[in-house]
Amino acid sequence: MAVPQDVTIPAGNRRMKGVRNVTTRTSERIHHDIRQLVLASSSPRRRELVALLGLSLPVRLISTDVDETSDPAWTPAATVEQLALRKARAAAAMLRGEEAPPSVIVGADTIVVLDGQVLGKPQSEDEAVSMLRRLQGRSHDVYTGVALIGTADGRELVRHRSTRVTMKPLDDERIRRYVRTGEPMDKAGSYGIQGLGATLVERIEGCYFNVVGLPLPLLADMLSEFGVDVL
Ligand SMILES: Cc1cn([C@H]2C[C@H](O)[C@@H](COP(=O)(O)OP(=O)(O)OP(=O)(O)O)O2)c(=O)[nH]c1=O
Repeated sequence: MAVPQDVTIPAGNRRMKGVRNVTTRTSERIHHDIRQLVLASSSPRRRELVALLGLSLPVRLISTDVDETSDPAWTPAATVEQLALRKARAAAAMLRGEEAPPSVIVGADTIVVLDGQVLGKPQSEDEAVSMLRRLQGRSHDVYTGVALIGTADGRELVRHRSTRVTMKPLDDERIRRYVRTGEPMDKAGSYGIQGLGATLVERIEGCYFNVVGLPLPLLADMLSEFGVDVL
């Protein structure tokens, strides 16, 4: 999938999908037409997934550098929702300083959960190997939180999805060969289901896109609540 690397993905001349006029429902909630989608992410996967929606809106990318520490008392669902919101709020704060058109900001966060323990991105190849040793031959859950913020009225919407992934039994030699490819290093749980990691997976139950970092069916529903229709 070729996705432009520059800051704004132009709308192009694709089939007009996207913005619907939303009528004001209550006196305190005023909906403005959304003119741009801001993806608060530096993840190339999320960029590609948003591009798949083929929106008529311009898509702007903002890399946020938020503190990704979470409270151990939070559930996995609360963790990904809070972190997604943190990313979207950081982008909202950056936009406040400029005259940006009315935008919907999208933030997301993905974690892998095994036996109630969160596995984030590995800090080293050794950590990637030990994560994969734990994951092999078993099922785990991948959680992704998605947060939307409307810049015109500050409205926030946060949801999550979880997907169960079962990995094949893997011996150490195979795990090490996989880690040497470098693919696991920037991914929660030390694998990428969209790459060579696909060959390590026996089955999934739930949304595939959720595992890759952005559940498109959920995102489409959430965007629709902001007056942006994908189809
Ligand atoms: C399990 C799994 C995770 N991942 C990725 C999705 C996320 O990008 C990453 C988890 O890290 P995140 O912190 O969710 O995201 P990020 O740091 O890559 O990007 P940003 O915060 O700027 O939006 O792991 C895959 O690409 N494939 C997989 O199969």
